[in-house]
Amino acid sequence: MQQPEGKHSWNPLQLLLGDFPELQQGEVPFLLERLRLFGPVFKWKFATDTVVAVLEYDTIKSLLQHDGTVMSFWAPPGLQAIGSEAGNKAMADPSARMVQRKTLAPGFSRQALRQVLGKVEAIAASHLAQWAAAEDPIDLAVEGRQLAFDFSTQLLVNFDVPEQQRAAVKAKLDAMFKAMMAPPLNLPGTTFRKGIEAKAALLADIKEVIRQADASSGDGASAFELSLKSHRANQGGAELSEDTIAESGISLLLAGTDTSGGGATAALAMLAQAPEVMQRLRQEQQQVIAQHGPGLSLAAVDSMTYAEAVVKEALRLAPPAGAMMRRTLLDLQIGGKFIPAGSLLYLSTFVGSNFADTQLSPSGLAGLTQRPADLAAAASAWSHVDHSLLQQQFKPERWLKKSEGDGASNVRGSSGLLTFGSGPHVCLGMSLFMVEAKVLLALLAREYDIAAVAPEELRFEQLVAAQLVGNAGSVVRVAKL
Ligand code: HEM
Repeated sequence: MQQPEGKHSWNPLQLLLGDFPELQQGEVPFLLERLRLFGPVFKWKFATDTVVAVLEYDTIKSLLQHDGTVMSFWAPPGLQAIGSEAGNKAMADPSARMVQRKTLAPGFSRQALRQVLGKVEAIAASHLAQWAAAEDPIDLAVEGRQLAFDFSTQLLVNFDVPEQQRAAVKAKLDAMFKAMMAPPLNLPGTTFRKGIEAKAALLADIKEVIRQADASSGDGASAFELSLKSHRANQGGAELSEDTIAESGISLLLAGTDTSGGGATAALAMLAQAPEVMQRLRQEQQQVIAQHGPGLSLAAVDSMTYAEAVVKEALRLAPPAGAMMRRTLLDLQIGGKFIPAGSLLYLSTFVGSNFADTQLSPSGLAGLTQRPADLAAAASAWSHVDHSLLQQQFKPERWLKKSEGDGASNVRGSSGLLTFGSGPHVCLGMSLFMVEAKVLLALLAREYDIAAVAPEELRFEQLVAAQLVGNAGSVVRVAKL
C-alpha cells in the first residue's frame, strides 16, 4: 500500500529557538498547500520528528473514537521533560491515562459545576465591571487571559492569589507553558531552563495551598480538591506525596488556563463586531429570566442554547488548540495510506472543523481537493481569520438544531465541534469552560454592550493555536447599558 507523501525543510537554528519554520507562513496556507499536493494525509517535519498530518474531519473523528487502542497520546519533548512522572506515564501508557482521567473526573461532574457556579458568576461579574469602568478601551488579548487566570486559579485549585502576587504567579505559568513547546535544553538562560525554574517555584506555591486546604474544614469545592478526594479514595487511603498532588494541580492549571483564555477572547472579540448576535443573546436572556428568574442556576445556564452556539462558533473559527498529536500503536491504513505502528500523527482539528463546513464547500474538504482553484482561494482567505471572514463565517445558528437555526446550514450536527477533541479523551474541562463562557456572555448581554474600536483590524492568526493579534484589532470598549 502507498506510503504518505510529503516533503519538508527545516532550519536547525530555528528549531533550537523553538520555532517551526514552515508554520511561520501561516498554518492554513501551509497545510492546504500540502493538501493540494499530496491529499489529506501527508508527511511533514515537526521539530526533529517526521509527522503524518491528517486533515479530514471524518477521519480525525473516527481515529479519536479509538484513542488509547489504535494510538496513544504524544507530547513534544519539552512537555515530556517538564511534565511530572505520573503525567509522563499516563502519556505513554493508555491504561494509565484512562485511570488518570477517571481520578480527575469528579472534579468536573455536574455536582462540581453546581458548587463552583457562584464563584464563576462573581469572577465574570468583577471582570466585566472592571472593563466597563476602564477609561481607555481594553485589550481583549490581555483581558481574556487575565479572566482565565482567575477562573483557573480559583476554580481549579482554589488558589486565591493576592492581587500583588498575580503577575508573578502568572509569569511562572507562562514560563512553564513556553518551556513545554521549546527544545528541552537545560542550559542557563534557555526558555526550557526558565520553565523548569518557574515550575519549582509554582510547585512550592501550590503545596502551600494544599497545606492550607488540609488545615481547613476540607470541604473546598475546586476541581482539584474533588479530584484529590477521589485520588485518595482510589489509593485505598494510602498517602500521596505532596509532590504528586501539587504536580496534578499544575497540570490542571496548564490544561485549563491558556485554552480558556483563548476561548473567552475569541468569543468576546467576535461579539464585539456582531451587534446582531448580541441582540439575539439579549433576547435569549430575557427568555431565560422569564423562565428561571434572574439567578444563574445550572438549569438556567443549560437552557442558554444560543449562548452555547456563540461559544462553539467562536471556538470553531479561532480554536485555542488547533491540533492534537498521537503515536500510532498499530499498523494503520489512513485515507488509503499505510502508516506503520510508532508513527506520529498530527490531527488538525482546525482544518477538519472549518473545512467540513458545507457552506464553504458542498462536500467539505473532499469537494475542495477536487477544485484546486477553490483550495487556493480558501488557503488565502483563511491564512488569518479577519473581520471580513468573520462577517461571512461567524454564524452561531449553524450549531442550533435545524428548527432553531432559521434554516442555516448545520456543521455535521451540533456535536461536530472538534476543538475540545472527541472520543474517550475529549477535554475533561469542556463543561466547565462552557459554563464559564455562558455565564460571561449572559452577564454581558444582560448588563453591558461591547464594540470593537476598529473592527476591520480584528484578526486571528492560526499558528497551531489561534491568537488574536493586532493592537487596534484587539481593542474593544465595554459599556454599561
Ligand atoms: C476553550 C477551552 C478549552 C479547550 C479548547 C480545550 C481543548 C482540549 C483538547 C483539544 C483536549 C484533547 C487533547 C488531546 O487529547 O490531545 C483537551 C483535553 C483536556 N482538557 Fe481541555 N480545553 C479547554 C479547557 C479546559 C479546562 C478549563 C480544563 C480544566 C482543567 C481542561 C482540562 C483538560 C484535561 C484534564 C484534558 C485531558 C483529558 C484526557 O486526557 O482524558 N481543558 N482539552
